[in-house]
Amino acid sequence: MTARIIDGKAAAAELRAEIGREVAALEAAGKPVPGLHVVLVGEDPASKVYVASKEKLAAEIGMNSVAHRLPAETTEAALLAKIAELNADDGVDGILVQLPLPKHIDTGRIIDAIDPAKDVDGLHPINAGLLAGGKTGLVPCTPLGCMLLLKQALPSLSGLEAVVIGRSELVGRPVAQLLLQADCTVTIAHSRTRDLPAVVKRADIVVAAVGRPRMVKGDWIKPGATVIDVGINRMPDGKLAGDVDYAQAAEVAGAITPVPGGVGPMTIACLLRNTLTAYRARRG
Ligand SMILES: NC(=O)C1=CN([C@@H]2O[C@H](COP(=O)(O)OP(=O)(O)OC[C@H]3O[C@@H](n4cnc5c(N)ncnc54)[C@H](OP(=O)(O)O)[C@@H]3O)[C@@H](O)[C@H]2O)C=CC1
Ligand SMILES: Nc1nc(=O)c2c([nH]1)NC[C@@H]1CN(c3ccc(C(=O)N[C@@H](CCC(=O)O)C(=O)O)cc3)C=[N+]21
Repeated sequence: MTARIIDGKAAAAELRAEIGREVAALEAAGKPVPGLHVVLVGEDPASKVYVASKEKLAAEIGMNSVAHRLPAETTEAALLAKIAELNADDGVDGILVQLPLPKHIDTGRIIDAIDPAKDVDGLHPINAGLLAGGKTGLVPCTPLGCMLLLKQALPSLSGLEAVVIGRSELVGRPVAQLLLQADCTVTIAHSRTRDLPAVVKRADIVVAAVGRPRMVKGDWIKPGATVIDVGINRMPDGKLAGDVDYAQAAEVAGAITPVPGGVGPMTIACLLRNTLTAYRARRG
């Protein structure tokens, strides 16, 4: 059997086009367009590429997109002042602070300072708490993207066994909450999980968010399962690899996301969607 490929690139383009039409309708009605502000501290090359891509795609659908590039030696106090300024600016709908931050800055303190109504990354404790309570504020972009791909790949999620590998605040935990809200039976696996292959073998849905290239092998996958590979690992040859051994898993799975072209593009499209959601909640 060869798995169906879940085309995240196409799904993301469709989602962006839909958001673009909504932004155009706002503009036609004489309303302000949503503003997305991305804050980048330092010169991390991967982060620079991501921020440029977010800026370009936001501008493409007619959003007001602004990148704030601050030097690596920016103090925590100066970054907090920047966030206070963006919180107070009515034209700012979404604030995203690109992670990771330089080591001298306490990431938790920065996230806590973002107005939860403008937290388009969905990482503020208020938004994480709402999600854990089965309600929804702003939902983290990558988990939201995973769910949109799953809903496209499967007729119904209700009652399915889902195994999430990874428990980070950015991906593993929130994706597990969303799967639970969709009535899956959810297992969260992590570095202390015993016999991970056997745990994964139970899953109708596997979400891999580990950060270890090609860790999940084909013989861990239940035949016909749907595999969502969140991993983005830069290999020595410069190519990207997921957390799943794609060549092996594609022989066993029913459907699978590729890397690149899977969850990554959906993450950015969902950021734009969250910006529009934040705009509507705050200014109609
Ligand atoms: N496609 C996209 O848009 C995005 C992709 N990513 C990618 O997703 C991956 C995960 O990111 P993130 O969640 O931030 O990573 P983190 O490093 O924060 O978390 C990794 C998780 O994997 C677990 N883990 C590590 N080793 C193993 C192992 N051998 N067996 C089982 N579990 C293990 C860790 O367990 P423990 O908690 O016990 O340490 C941890 O919970 C990365 O490749 C990242 O680049 C991230 C964000 C967006
Ligand atoms: N505050 C914050 N929020 C994030 O959501 C966040 C972050 N910080 N820091 C870094 C990670 C990583 N991340 C990706 C986004 C898009 C692609 C993406 O579009 N990937 C393309 C390929 C891109 C390439 O070729 O390099 C793909 O998978 O097809 C990947 C990874 C968001 N993250």
